[in-house]
Amino acid sequence: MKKSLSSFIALCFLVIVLETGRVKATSRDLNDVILLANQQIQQPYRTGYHFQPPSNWMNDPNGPMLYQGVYHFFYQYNPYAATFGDVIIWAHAVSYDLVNWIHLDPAIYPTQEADSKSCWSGSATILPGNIPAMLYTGSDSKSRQVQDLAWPKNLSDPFLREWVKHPKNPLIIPPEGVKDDCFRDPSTAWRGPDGVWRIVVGGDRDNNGMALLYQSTDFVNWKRYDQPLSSAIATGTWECPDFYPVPLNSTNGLDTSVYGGSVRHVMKAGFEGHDWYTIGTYSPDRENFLPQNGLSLTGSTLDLRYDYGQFYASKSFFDDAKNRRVLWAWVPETDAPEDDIEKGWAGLQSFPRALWIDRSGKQLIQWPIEEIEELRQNEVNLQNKNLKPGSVLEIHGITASQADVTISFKLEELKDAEVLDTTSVDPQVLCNERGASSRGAIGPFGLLAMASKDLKEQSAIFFRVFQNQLGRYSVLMCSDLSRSTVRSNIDTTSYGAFVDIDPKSEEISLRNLIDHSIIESFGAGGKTCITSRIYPQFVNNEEAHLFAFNNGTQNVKISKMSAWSMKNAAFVVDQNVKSAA
Ligand SMILES: OC[C@H]1O[C@@](CO)(OC[C@@]2(O[C@H]3O[C@H](CO)[C@@H](O)[C@H](O)[C@H]3O)O[C@H](CO)[C@@H](O)[C@@H]2O)[C@@H](O)[C@@H]1O
Repeated sequence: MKKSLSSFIALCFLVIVLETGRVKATSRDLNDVILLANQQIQQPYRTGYHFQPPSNWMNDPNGPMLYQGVYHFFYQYNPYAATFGDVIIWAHAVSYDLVNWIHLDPAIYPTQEADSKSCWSGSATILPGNIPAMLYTGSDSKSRQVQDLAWPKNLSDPFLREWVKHPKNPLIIPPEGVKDDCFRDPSTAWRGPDGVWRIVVGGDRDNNGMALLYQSTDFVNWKRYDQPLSSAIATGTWECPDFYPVPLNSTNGLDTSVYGGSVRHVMKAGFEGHDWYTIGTYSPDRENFLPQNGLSLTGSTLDLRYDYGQFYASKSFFDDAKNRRVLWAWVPETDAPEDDIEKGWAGLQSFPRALWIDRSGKQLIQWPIEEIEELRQNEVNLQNKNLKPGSVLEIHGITASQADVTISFKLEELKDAEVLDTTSVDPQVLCNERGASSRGAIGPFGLLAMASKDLKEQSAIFFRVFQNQLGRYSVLMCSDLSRSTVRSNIDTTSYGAFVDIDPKSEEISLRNLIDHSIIESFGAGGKTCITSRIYPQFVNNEEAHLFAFNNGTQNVKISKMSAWSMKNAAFVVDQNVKSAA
């Protein structure tokens, strides 16, 4: 039975691959496909449509870009183990649609003194003449973090399989005052109106995190600008800074070298395990970036985060084929390292998200790229369904372990909302204190995903409405993982954030991408995002259930709901791969 199911899944993979019409189907492909399909069956936590390598450790996304119609995705990878290691390299995969992937041989690995220990994170810049250039951090023989340059050996190979390194590497060494191990992750470069290239590199001075600014006319000789482009007190080293323009009043993206009156800039930095961002105005002539709220990134609960769950070291790129900015992020494991060793792998990537500035101009919106819809099947719908206080409603007809679910809630009466001054409250603490089983008035209501039939295991993604003394409402969004598994040694901390909507006049929507051990949740059309990792013991594949629930004392109406089972994306190993054989 198991064998025929695995052959069936393998066949499905193959059909998808053949349908792309671009990958030669050979017996070797089929074997690889069967191998990956078997892993899926034997390993309940492997994903169906979220990117992951066949095995081993993966962390940050590196240098995503589009070149000659092919999307390239590089990532931090340990070729030897399922844990972070002494040697980390750039693994490489390509795709025609950001959904189905072909794994290639690693692209960038230690070959020089300037990267002899590891090749750490970095970014792609497309230089004039359509030449991709990768700036990345090398850990040199003395474990010093330096910035290096590599480019493709053969520009006529759209898969860009081989990469060469600049003989002058390292091009940038840690400046005075920045410790050798606190200087990394060069950004995509942008060019000012003066034709000069700029990048930021993450670092810190005396524990004050910063995006150090460098300039170059030839992409090889880089000079540091006196002032960092952005900095903050006591945040520690900024990792993987990203700096890019977003147009006002548009969902489009912009090339990284665009400026102008109707453009704002986003500064993103990773520290304390989260990706923080601020929106502001950048003047290349004065070389300054002014955050619009006057605040730099501080890591306080007032700061904005891309995602309030597990989502780190993200990187965006401009996709000029679809005029959009696309965001990738590493989604770490929250099980124990021993579990990862046993699984033989660790780390996922978020499903690529399009990103743009909200109409308010105050925050970003993120939404899974539209190509995800090619994986949808077996649509089920609901409309105008009342969720009585204390009720649970099972959503039948989809594969609940691999699904895309959108649901909108309509609240008729808000006057009984719990009273709480939310201005000085940490939403994550609130979600941990008042989980899905803590009865409220308007909520908690939402979805119970990856749930067992008896609800002993369940991951609750829900909303709860509060009002302050003046009758102003706040909407809290939580991912309550406290009952996500009966296993021990799993981090089941809940996540939470407020959602910037007015529940008096707006419905509250929730989209969930469920994929075995990951749930990406998008509140209010992508205003608030929470990514969760889950490791249920009893719930997988056929045994997974999905419910809508309302544990408030007031009625909640599901105004509409659409849910789909998701097909597996194709993840195949290129037939020329030497290292993965
Ligand atoms: O792969 C190196 C790149 O990863 C980054 C951001 O994720 O730095 C991570 C860092 O190591 C810590 O994070 C590891 C997982 O990413 C963790 O498993 C390890 O135990 C931590 O030390 O890598 C260096 C070297 O350890 C450390 O200074 C970072 O915090 C990014 O900044 C790197 O380019």
